[in-house]
Amino acid sequence: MGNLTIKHVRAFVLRGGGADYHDQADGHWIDDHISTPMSKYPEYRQSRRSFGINVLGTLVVEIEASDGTVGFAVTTGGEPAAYIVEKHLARFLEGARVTDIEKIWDQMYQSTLYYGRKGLVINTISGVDLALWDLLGKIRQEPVHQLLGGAVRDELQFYATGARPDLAQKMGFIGGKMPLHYSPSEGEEGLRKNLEELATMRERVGPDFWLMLDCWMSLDLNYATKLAIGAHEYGLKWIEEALSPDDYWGYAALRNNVPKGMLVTTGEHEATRWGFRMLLEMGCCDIIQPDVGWCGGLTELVKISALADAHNALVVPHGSSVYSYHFVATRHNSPFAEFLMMAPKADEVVPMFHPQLLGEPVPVNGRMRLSVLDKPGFGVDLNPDCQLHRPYNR
Ligand SMILES: C[C@H](O)[C@H](O)CC(=O)C(=O)O
Ligand SMILES: [Mg+2]
Repeated sequence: MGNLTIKHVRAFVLRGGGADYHDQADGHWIDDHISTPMSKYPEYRQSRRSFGINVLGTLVVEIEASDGTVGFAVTTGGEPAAYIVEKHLARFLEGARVTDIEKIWDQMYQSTLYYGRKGLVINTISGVDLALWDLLGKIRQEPVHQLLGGAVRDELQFYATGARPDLAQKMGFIGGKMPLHYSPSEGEEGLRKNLEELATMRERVGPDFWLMLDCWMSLDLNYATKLAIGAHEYGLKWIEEALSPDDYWGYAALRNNVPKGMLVTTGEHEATRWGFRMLLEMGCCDIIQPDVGWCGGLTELVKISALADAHNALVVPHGSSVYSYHFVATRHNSPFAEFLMMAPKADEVVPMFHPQLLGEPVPVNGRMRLSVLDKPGFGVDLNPDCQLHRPYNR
């Protein structure tokens, strides 16, 4: 095993849901008048697809070892990410040992620093990194959570993100995170409607069920503060991603401004240990939410998580399906996980990366037994019914 090398790296693109989970058809809750940084332009207010949230699509990275074993991973990135994999990153993999994960990560990161650091390039590096972990797990016939040092619990518990926390409660989830619908551009009336929606939901779910608001980078400090203060009487557990990911100073101020007991969370659009160091050292939030497909992959998430632990912050990864589940199982400071409700009306549990993966586990009664993750690698296969396209075949 120690001598196995990487023979070939291939990058494909896929459309329709899956890792690019915003790439959904009309009528989906995830694209229904959600507050965004683009909401100040009325023509881009109703739909996130209207401003191009789904332009990238899914990147699929396949890595084949010298014994023919293939590992793969999916993330957001599509064609530009496929270009970066094939034209730039593949050189650091092909010929390297399958166990050279740390060195390959460093080479991918350092060699792209001049045009990378965050965003698309780090999504791409994350996809390659996850495929390497999947490959190693498949070669060793071990689940990734074991490669990471082993699980610290036998079961994961989940909160649900979607438009219907009341239905999520009936499905056994521990809480529900709703999208914020009205943006600051929709003024006092929008703020009132946001609070009314929360009040209605609180009435439906009773006093104890967690309710959270996801603001998707769309607020300013003043609006976020007013929202948090107004939401306190409805027991809002946390206010998520209220501000631009670049506004570390705003987050630090917001954390001071929110009512006692309310948590500030962010980080799904942050990347690498250096980005999270800013959030942690500046006291920006109580929970960090790295997306393992966007923050630098598993190799980087392990480092981010250790840093968070030393700052007494929880790590509750954003989305990412199996790639998160294997990680969350192994960390004491990740006590629960997110499940994104991808059913158009958020009224049933469907696999988060549906239809792109086969064997993708879902929570049952808001929980997932560790045993369902006990398969080699990340334990999933690509769905052969999904049309893969390889735009930069070398
Ligand atoms: C619901 C949010 O706007 C976004 O689509 C997902 C997200 O930020 C989250 O799951 O967290
Ligand atoms: Mg979010």
